[in-house]
Parts: sequence; structure tokens; C-alpha cells
Amino acid sequence: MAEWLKRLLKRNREQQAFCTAVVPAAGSSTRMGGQDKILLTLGDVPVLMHTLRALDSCPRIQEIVVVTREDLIVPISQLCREGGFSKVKSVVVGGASRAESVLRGIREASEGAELIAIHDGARPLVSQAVLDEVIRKAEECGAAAPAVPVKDTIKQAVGGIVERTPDRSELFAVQTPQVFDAALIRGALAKALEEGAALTDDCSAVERIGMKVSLTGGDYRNLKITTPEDLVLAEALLEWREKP
Ligand SMILES: Nc1ccn([C@@H]2O[C@H](COP(=O)(O)OP(=O)(O)OP(=O)(O)O)[C@@H](O)[C@H]2O)c(=O)n1
Ligand SMILES: C[C@](O)(CO)[C@H](O)COP(=O)(O)O
Repeated sequence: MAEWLKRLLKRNREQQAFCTAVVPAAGSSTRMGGQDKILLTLGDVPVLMHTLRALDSCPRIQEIVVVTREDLIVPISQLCREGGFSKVKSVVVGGASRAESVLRGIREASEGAELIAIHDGARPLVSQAVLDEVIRKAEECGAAAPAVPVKDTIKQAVGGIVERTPDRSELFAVQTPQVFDAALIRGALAKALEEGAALTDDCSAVERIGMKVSLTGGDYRNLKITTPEDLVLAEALLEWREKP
């Protein structure tokens, strides 16, 4: 039986699992036109400051590892000090892909980490409700992620020609944090990278080894800052972020 399953089965329900948040923040912000989106100002502080505030305030997260580019190690370490984020364990250098960055962050987690919560540095408006629900679910089943029903009709197309229209009731936009048993995600990501699998999220790494992922409540406000208009939307959503 897999190590993670043994741990899941024997975990004493009263004990909260030790959860390490890994924050991938080592991208190139290409779709933002090249400005480092995680350092752009949202409200009165950088995007990443909002993200780390949310994670540092979450009682179910015990430590945080930030993964960023070599050239941002100093400014982001400074940002962590200014924010007074007591849970930030380390700021480490990422890799060429998101998955590589995430795996480097996981390898930095404490020996005793039982859960890994992987949260995009570019998702600054995550709420405590979303964090709490997805971590609890992952503690129960080993793999969970928040998601929202898609609002548009989605078309599958090749070369601009529609091939099919999936049933919208079965389509969800998955967000982060994506939360997993530590041993499970470490092994699954290493295997995916060894096999050259192209992953756009972390759930895919465990899905490809047959693990079922549970979806929990997402939030349309938990948007990922990707293109310039996302920052405009995020500004408008700032004071609305924790309203139920
Ligand atoms: N090699 C990479 C690529 C992405 N990320 C992080 O993964 C999160 C989601 O990725 P995305 O929004 O695609 O960020 P970028 O890769 O910077 O965006 P783009 O694709 O437009 O370059 C971001 O916080 C980004 O910093 C990372 O840590 N390492
Ligand atoms: C992980 C993610 O945020 C889930 O929606 C998304 O897949 C990240 O995609 P990106 O291209 O790395 O921003």
C-alpha cells in the first residue's frame, strides 16, 4: 500500500495535518507583456504581498515556501520581511516549467510536512473560506482543488474548426491552492517530469497515475492575474474579497 495511503488511514482525526504551502512565483509573465506581474501593485502593495498575507493568515497552513526566479530572490525575500510573514520558511529558485518550480518548492518543505498546498503567486484574492475547505478535503482524501462551474459554453476546436461542444454541466475551471498528500504529489510530479508530461496544473500529475481529485468550492474572485485586464478586475474586487 502506498505510503501516503497508510498515512491517510492512520492519521488521528483530531490532529491537524502539517501543511506546507508552496507558492510558484517564478514565471515570466509573458501574457502580462513582460512586467513581473507578481510585483505589480494591487491596491497599495504588490500582488504577491496579497497572496502571502492570505496564506500566512490561514490557521491550517504551518509553513510557506516561495519559489521564484533567480533575479527576484532578493526583492521577494525583502517583500517577505516587510510583510512580516512568520511562516515563510524559504525563498528558492524555480525551474523552466511550473511543475519544475513546484517540485523544487516541495523538496524544500519540512520533513514532517503531510500536506502540500500549491497556490499560484498570481492568485492574490484567495479567501480563507476557499483555503479552509480545500485543505480539509485534502486531509480527508489525499487530493483536492477548488473549482467553479464555467459560465461560457466551451468548444473543443482544432485549427479554428469546432470539433465538439462538451456538456457544460461537467466542466469546471479549477483554481488553486491544489492540495495533496505530500508523498503522493512529490512522487507524481517527479514521475511526470521524468516522463516529459506537459502539465498546466498539479492535479494532472496525480490524475495521470490514477488518483481521483475532489473538487471543492472555488470563488470567481479567486482569479489568476494573467493578462493586463485581470489587474483591473482584481482592483475592483479588492474590498469585496472576503464577503461571503
Ligand atoms: N516556470 C514557471 C512558470 C510559472 N510559474 C508560476 O506559476 C504561476 C501560474 O503561472 P502563469 O500564470 O502562467 O505565470 P507565468 O508563467 O509568469 O505567465 P505567462 O505564461 O504569461 O508567462 C505563476 O505564479 C507563475 O509565477 C513558476 O513558478 N515557474
Ligand atoms: C494551476 C492553474 O492556476 C489552475 O487553473 C493554471 O493551470 C495555471 O496555468 P498557468 O498557465 O501556469 O498560469
